[in-house]
Amino acid sequence: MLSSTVFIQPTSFFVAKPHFFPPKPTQFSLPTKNFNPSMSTFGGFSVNAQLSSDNEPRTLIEYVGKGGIDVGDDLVILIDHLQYACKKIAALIASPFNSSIGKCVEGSGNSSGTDRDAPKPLDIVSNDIILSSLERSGKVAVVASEENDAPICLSDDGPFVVVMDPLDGSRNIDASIPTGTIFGIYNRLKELDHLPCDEKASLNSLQSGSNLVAAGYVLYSSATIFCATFGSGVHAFTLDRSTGDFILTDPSIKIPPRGQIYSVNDARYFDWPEGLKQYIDTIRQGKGKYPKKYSARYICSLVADFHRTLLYGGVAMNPRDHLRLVYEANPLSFVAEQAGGKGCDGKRRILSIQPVKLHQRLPLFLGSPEDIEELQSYQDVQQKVNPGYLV
Ligand SMILES: O=P(O)(O)OC[C@H]1O[C@](O)(COP(=O)(O)O)[C@@H](O)[C@@H]1O
Repeated sequence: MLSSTVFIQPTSFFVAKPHFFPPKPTQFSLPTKNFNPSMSTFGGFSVNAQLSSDNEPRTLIEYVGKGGIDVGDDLVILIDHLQYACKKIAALIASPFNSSIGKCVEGSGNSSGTDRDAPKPLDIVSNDIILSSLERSGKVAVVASEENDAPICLSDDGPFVVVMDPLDGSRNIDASIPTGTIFGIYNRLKELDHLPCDEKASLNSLQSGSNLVAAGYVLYSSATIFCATFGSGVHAFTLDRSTGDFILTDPSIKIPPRGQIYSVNDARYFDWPEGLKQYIDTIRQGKGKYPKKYSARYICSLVADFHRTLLYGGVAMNPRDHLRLVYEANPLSFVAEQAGGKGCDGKRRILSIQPVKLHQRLPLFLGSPEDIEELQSYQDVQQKVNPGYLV
């Protein structure tokens, strides 16, 4: 059973339809005559898509299924349900009625409160959308979410355990700034099957990040991008809104070994330790190992800041104890490593840290290997002062 209840008032504008199984991915057939396989035109715009040999773009589900990297039927079904849920979230975020949907959630926090970490309505709606999709998949034994105090048992024999932050960065929603879903997938630990539900749910979701079998994120921005690793590289799929398919657009992403961008909330500069101040001052002036002045970019939305870092290189960080190990740091570190990058807490490799609590927080540094190594050489980079910032 799901632990939180969401009341969405049906309006004449938005009627949530139940689904029993995600629709089969639609094939997007391209014209075969006079067709340049790397480019098609769409409403007057040029569209690039990754094409298979038969001139069809690869959808996420084709790619993970038998015709592609073949992650196994159970995981394909899980991913199919997850992508379906994320498409619903993408539609909800882009809807002109998202704020009224949010107001229909009973008992949720709201942005006028003083606790900036209180869940926002769309976080809770997104959580419920993903939870019910995962439950319908029949493939998930346990889900641990940022929005639930404790992990939830969905089935006894589902082969997988899912950890997730259903909608990160949601305080940006009213300004239409990018947000994202983060997820990690583990195998269910069968040796714990005899334990009571809450005990096995907890232990299953506190697995070391090095056990992840898949992880990724969905970025809700000018495009909706499903970016994931199944343990053999990182691949990004862009939502084609005309067919509803995620199309492979960035196969085998490799993070540049060195970037020229740092991403941090540097209004906190005066709360930083000396090592971090020195590191940032050095790279800003182009006096680090890479003799160029760095630029700053900070969206304050983890998925968006990470996605840019993955593509352009550099380092994205939050040096205070703020981000969560289990469902933020571990999945994104797995993606970073699979793309040739690194994820650390300033001292230790993230994937080597044994989680002890579901909502455990820690400093997080993700990015290009050379940038992360240089940052770590300053040693004193973890912000110990954490006064609780209001914005
Ligand atoms: O306030 P800071 O330290 O800049 O933290 C910003 C970070 O917090 C987040 O908003 C997540 O925080 P919440 O879990 O409280 O939403 C990230 O998206 C973002 O990277």
